[in-house]
Amino acid sequence: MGFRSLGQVSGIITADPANVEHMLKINFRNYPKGQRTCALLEDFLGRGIFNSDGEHWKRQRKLASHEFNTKTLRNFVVDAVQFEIQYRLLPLLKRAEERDEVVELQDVLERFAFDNVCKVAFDADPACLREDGFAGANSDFMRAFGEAQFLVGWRFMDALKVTWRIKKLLNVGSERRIKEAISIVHNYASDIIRSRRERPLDQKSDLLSRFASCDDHSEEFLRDIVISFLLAGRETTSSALTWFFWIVSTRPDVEMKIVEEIKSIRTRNPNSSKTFSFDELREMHYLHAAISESMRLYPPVPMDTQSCEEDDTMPDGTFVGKGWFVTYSAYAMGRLENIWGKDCEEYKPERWLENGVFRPESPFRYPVFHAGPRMCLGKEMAYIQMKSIVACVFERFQLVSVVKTKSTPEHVLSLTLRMKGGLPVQVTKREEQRVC
Ligand code: HEM
Repeated sequence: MGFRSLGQVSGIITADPANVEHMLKINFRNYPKGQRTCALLEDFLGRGIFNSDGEHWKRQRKLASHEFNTKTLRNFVVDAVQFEIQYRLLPLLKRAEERDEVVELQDVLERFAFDNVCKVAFDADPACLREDGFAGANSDFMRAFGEAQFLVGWRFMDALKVTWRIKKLLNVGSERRIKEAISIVHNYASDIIRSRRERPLDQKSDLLSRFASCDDHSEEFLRDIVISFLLAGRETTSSALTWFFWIVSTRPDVEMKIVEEIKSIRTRNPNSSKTFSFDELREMHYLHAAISESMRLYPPVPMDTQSCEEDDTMPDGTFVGKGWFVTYSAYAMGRLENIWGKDCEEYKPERWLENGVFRPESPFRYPVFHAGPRMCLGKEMAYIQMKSIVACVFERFQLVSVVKTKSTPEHVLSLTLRMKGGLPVQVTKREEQRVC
């Protein structure tokens, strides 16, 4: 399907796996320097991993994937997730259960994700989920980050394409707020970068300290990569889990199977801690399937846009001109009969299992984490976080949505698939639960 800008076709939207494979493997790029999309994001993301291309992107991607996929970092991620669950999330839910209070789950999950990604990215703890709230520079940082992301996103909606530039030039309205927010984010990140450079070698578990130990990276280069990680980890897992908890609340049969799986893993390792180890999480095939199936129907990044480098023809015969945008819709692809069969609208974790073992789908048919050379770098971290949260919460509590309607909640217009009005839930103790 083509779309027009000022009377000319300037892009296409596709949901065809062959087209998606073509565009994500070759000839299409994120945001080449000098293009409009790059300019819209540049003052916030700099030339960070999402907003860069060519040799610059290759260098950042190589460094990030080398450091991000080490065992040390994985253990650091698991520890950070376990801490946040044990000392913040579970106590918060327990309090709500005892006081019979409603919890807005989407907000809780967003605060969890922000704490977690800050810890992993630069070993800082904004403590957004702590009982007494959060204070000082950390809270300014979180607020400023959210505001900058939101307002920069609105630049894309600018019908005239120049209004934001005029406001920026005059330093008024939303552009003035963006400037202030970005300056808070950049100052905070720069202070942390300087302090991480001075850390002793044996304390370099977080991503930034690992990057910073190579002297040849400028402060700006490091800041841009770290901001990309914060952006990537802030709303994605929380979006995925909000829709997951909602859909499972409509399917008690699926919830029971997840609980049975968690129980059987506990029975096999009775002396393990309150949370779950990486190996235990890996054994949770049904839970992995249930989360993947929920993201098929509600992908956290519902649409993604690339731009075409040279005139090209897609496998389905559609012509795409140089510089055109090509958007694939993971949301539409998750609901297509020719990919998922006649029951494509049904929430069915079993479609991912073969003899009880999780069987992955081609990322070009399920581009929820993107595919090809720019595939998401945080996929493993995301599953560790999501599976740990669900397993620990479902082992102790039942979450009942307080909005009693059979229809699907509405979406918010944003880069990620957020739920309008959030997900208010009542927390009750699960029967036969372990001691909390
Ligand atoms: C359910 C959770 C997540 C989903 C669905 C997801 C999805 C995606 C998608 C669709 C992209 C491609 C975006 C684009 O190029 O326009 C992407 C890229 C990326 N993601 Fe994730 N993501 C998730 C969690 C995370 C986490 C937790 C991190 C790390 C903290 C992360 C790090 C990255 C990075 C660094 C890239 C850029 C890769 C590149 O351009 O080379 N993601 N992710």
